[in-house]
Amino acid sequence: MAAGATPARHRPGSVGEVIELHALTKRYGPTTAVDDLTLTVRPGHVTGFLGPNGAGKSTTLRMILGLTRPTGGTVTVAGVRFVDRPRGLRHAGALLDAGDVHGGRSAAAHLTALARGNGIGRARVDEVLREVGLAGVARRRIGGFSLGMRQRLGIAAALLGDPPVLLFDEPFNGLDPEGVRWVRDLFRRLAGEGRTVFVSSHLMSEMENCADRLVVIGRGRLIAEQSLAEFAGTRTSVAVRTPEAAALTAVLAAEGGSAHPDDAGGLVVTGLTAERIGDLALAHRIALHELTTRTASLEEAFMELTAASVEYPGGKTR
Ligand SMILES: Nc1ncnc2c1ncn2[C@@H]1O[C@H](COP(=O)(O)OP(=O)(O)OP(=O)(O)O)[C@@H](O)[C@H]1O
Repeated sequence: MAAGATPARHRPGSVGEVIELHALTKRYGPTTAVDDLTLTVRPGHVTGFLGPNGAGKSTTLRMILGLTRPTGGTVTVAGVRFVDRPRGLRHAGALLDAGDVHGGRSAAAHLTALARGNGIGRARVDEVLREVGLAGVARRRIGGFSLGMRQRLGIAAALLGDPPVLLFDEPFNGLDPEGVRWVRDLFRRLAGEGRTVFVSSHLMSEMENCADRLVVIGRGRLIAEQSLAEFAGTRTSVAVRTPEAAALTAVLAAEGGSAHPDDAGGLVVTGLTAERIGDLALAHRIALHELTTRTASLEEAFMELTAASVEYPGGKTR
């Protein structure tokens, strides 16, 4: 399904809205869904909001929108609490749950109702339907839509008010590869127009070629907040094979490195360069059979970073 191209809009005065979370916390009984989260989401970027299932992403997005009341802390958009300003699709567009629509309605009727409730003209409905590639099925009942089509409809609803702030919760779910590419291009264009684009996902691979900044959370807490380039740059390790693994591990540890056995009988070393490891091995007369610098894929780096906070590792229950 090809999405129609829409020319970039010029939006004087309405772009540049910073989202600021300060010590934001949400507890549901004994569960702390969001735990003392302080971070800033800037305009003009696609910020990926990453974390394993149950990390607290949806709850955070709902608190930004004023749909869920925080237990503690604050969240503001352009310096104002969302609940203190007129709500509506002109201020922030969001895709939270693509399944949360009336299946009996057509796509056009669904968007027209939303437009009417927000003082948005009918012409904009046709515009966003074209933009997300649903113009051809505008009169079909949503009940017969695939998950990918529902995601496109949810994105159309988020775009309806032409807002400066856009939040998307797992927008890639159910999309085919062409759909994924289209969504990435759309997000990049929206950020290029100066909007604030905050996109949650539990898969780092979805954020490649899309997000330029990353916020990573686990069990409701902030794990990392950095640019994609910074994130990628920190993920270097050195693969080492030696017949004297225990002796080398001790030598490297004394120099501030950290060595762990890999599945193939070798060692994975972090914290020291290949050159330094080679020099240390020579100085201690330890033979090396392999010394290779490796840069982990973003996905591997993400898995490593969040391993301690995965709620259901390997499908086990708590
Ligand atoms: N309304 C609620 N009542 C009770 N617990 C909740 C509620 N909403 C969320 N939680 C709990 O809070 C935690 C965070 O959930 P949340 O949906 O925000 O995470 P998430 O990162 O969006 O995960 P997922 O990718 O699985 O949707 C989970 O442990 C969840 O069970």
